[in-house]
Amino acid sequence: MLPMFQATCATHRTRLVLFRRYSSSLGDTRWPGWQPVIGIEVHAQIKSREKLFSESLAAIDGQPNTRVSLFDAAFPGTLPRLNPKCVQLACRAAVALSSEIQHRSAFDRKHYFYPDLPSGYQITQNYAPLAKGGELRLRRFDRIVRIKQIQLEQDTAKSTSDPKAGKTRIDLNRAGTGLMEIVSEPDMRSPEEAGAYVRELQGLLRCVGASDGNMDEGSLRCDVNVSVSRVGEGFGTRCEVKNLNSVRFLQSAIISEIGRQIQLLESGRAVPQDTRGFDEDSAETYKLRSKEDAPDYRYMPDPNLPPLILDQSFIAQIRECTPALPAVTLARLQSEYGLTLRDAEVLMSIDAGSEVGFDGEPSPGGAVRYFESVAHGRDAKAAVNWITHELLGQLAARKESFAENPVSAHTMGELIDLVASGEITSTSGKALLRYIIQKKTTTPLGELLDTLSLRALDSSSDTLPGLCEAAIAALPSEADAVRKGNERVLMKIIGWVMRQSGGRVDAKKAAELLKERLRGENGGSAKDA
Ligand SMILES: Nc1ncnc2c1ncn2[C@@H]1O[C@H](COP(=O)(O)OP(=O)(O)OP(=O)(O)O)[C@@H](O)[C@H]1O
Ligand SMILES: [Mg+2]
Ligand SMILES: [Mg+2]
Repeated sequence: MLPMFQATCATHRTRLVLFRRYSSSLGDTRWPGWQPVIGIEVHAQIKSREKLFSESLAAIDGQPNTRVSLFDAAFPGTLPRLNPKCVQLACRAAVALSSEIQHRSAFDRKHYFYPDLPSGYQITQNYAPLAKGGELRLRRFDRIVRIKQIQLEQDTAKSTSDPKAGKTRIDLNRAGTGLMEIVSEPDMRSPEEAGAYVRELQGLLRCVGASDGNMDEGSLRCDVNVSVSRVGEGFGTRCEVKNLNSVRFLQSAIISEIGRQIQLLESGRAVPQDTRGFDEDSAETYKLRSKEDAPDYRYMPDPNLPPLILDQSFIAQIRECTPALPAVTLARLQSEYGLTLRDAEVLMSIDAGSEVGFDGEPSPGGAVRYFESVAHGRDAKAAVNWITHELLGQLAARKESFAENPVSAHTMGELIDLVASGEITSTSGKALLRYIIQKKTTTPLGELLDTLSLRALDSSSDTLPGLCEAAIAALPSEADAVRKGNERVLMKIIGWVMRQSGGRVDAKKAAELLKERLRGENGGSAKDA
């Protein structure tokens, strides 16, 4: 393996940060002259209470083998009954991806013999999938990834091997849970684009309520197909890396595959079409099987399930009840409120869960609604700053989530108004916010200002000049430095004034006054000299 492709876990972050440096007009400087091609198959668990073809609960937690119907356990004579909720939710995902829901789709059996599949086959949609076509835009890469198809299928059971005891344990709780397989066209060209695709898709599925999309809990899993070819030539042979359960590992697996395949081709060998696994410790892929050993799945239409016929009125209804997509909300936040893309993304990512990053999975929820209510009739920039910097920052410092926020949108708005009108300084505003979060109080702000003595000191009174004089007297050497033109030391004197006033003076006014005093004295002393 070439050293440049050795992707250890510790370097993932650096790789992402450095990506911009890798892209140049000549392509990717990590593999000059080569063009990677990537297509992804995403398996997302459908967020339905019940399984795809049985009435048992789809929740995958709980004691092993407690959520199992006779059908899930493949008892002879049991029959599948399609859960309409799974169809609805998968259709929502299709709408979100602009994929065309098919009037007629059908179910097939894919046979393989493995302990995690009690019936010896998985019901899937091989010949006539639920939806065809569609696209997902990767905003940060100016790339559109086409969707090939979306199909419904059953999840398998979970097997855990204990080699020492020579045993494999089977938990049928997951068996039969509804999955959507979302297959992309081979349209991605870098590991970073592949990561962005999965994150965008995750955000979208969460947004329309079709899937939890949690990779760490296994409700979203990826198979990634990678090939490389020399720039300008046709696509190379793909290898498929199975079952990646984090974006980090996905990117790492792609980097490892690109390196391995380039090395094979540069040494004059061909890339065999393998199915591969990913070793998280070495961050390298390894061979599971070659094309020759690929199982013959003996696909056949499932005789127990009629074709799924969806009429236009059903499809129209799905369109109507699919919530606004992240991209639409993002565009609205920018156009209606003048937010920057960055601010809008931060806001949308607030309650989207643990895998959220600024380039990640927007999930417009409570935080967007909260912002809109705070920003109503106010400066939107101020509202977003107070929410994303102060409110979130203070909650995070207390290890609390946005869901636990005790500050109502009304109170947040009032607080912003108090600062904007100069009734309190922004320092006092922050202190007030801290107090409300700490005490979870609903006392009116006016009362709190008095109790906490937070009202701004009147700049026109003698207080501010008095405090400035006192500061100059208390910090003579700093005052001297400012007189000699060292402006940075001024901050220290302003800090003194702010502390003495308990943060109640306007820092700008204090700076102006201090400069006036010190510059005036400076002028005087120059004359004297
Ligand atoms: N030359 C290529 N390089 C990289 N990816 C490719 C290439 N050709 C096809 N792909 C991608 O491979 C994936 C193929 O997935 P698909 O579900 O159609 O078939 P499969 O992998 O053969 O079947 P299975 O679902 O049983 O794994 C798609 O995401 C497609 O974009
Ligand atoms: Mg597939
Ligand atoms: Mg595949």
